[in-house]
Amino acid sequence: MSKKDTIPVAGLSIYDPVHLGIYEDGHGVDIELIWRNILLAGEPGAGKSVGLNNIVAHGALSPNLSLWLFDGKQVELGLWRDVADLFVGPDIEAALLALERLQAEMDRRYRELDRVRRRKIDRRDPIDVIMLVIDELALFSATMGSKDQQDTFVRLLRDLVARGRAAGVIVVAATQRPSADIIPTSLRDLFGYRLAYRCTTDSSSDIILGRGWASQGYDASTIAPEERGVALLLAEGGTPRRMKTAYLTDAQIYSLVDYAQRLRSKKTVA
Ligand SMILES: Nc1ncnc2c1ncn2[C@@H]1O[C@H](COP(=O)(O)OP(=O)(O)OP(=O)(O)O)[C@@H](O)[C@H]1O
Repeated sequence: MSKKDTIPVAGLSIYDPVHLGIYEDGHGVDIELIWRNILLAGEPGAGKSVGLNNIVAHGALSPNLSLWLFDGKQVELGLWRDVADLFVGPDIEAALLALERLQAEMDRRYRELDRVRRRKIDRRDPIDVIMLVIDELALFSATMGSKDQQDTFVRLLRDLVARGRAAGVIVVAATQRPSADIIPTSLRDLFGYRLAYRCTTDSSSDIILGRGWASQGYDASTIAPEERGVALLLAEGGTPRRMKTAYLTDAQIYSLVDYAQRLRSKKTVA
């Protein structure tokens, strides 16, 4: 059998659960990201990028998905650049233009849904789900550019997180600064999934998961520094659960990128 024959014809779908890792009890962590958003936060080196890679991998392998990557650090998501539909590096102006474009597309989709009397897009619709991945949030919202640009970035992002879901816009955001100025409650509460990696204090853990969880024993500051990849996952309406993300090596990521490119070129031909 030639190598070509071993490539399956179909990829994944973003309408199917995304594999993130395993819970403490050994069960798989598979999250439904469609119509939802996810926030990943924790101290530097805790494992956020590794977590992001699992999500981006699923997105890249889903031909019905358009991948928009914002990489303020230009190293983490850079590996996926060849398969991204849009890639923004540490450039606040480019980031703002892209968010404005996405907001206009979201509004266009809502007008269309309204016209056909529907509430949300689903897997039968011939339009791509758009996955917006932002690593590191704080670089765009608090470090680069002027105060005005940062405020505009946060305003646009908040609107996309608040309204994007039904229009098929998924926001995946990561930050190593779990502080109230970077993750205000009003933004945090819009994320249906929150993944808290190791933090230095119980109050930073609460900033990610929500007020009161640390005092109930769900405190990401109790994760030991050497437990990289371990995090508390809170899914809408549930209780945080301790998990460990799956790990993809750089070599595995590059082969996934090659494979995803082949799947996506089929999409263009089709
Ligand atoms: N699930 C995991 N399994 C095994 N090792 C892991 C896992 N997650 C993270 N690590 C290890 O921890 C290192 C740091 O992880 P990662 O780069 O994802 O951290 P980060 O939170 O994104 O850091 P930063 O905020 O500085 O970007 C990885 O290079 C890897 O060696």
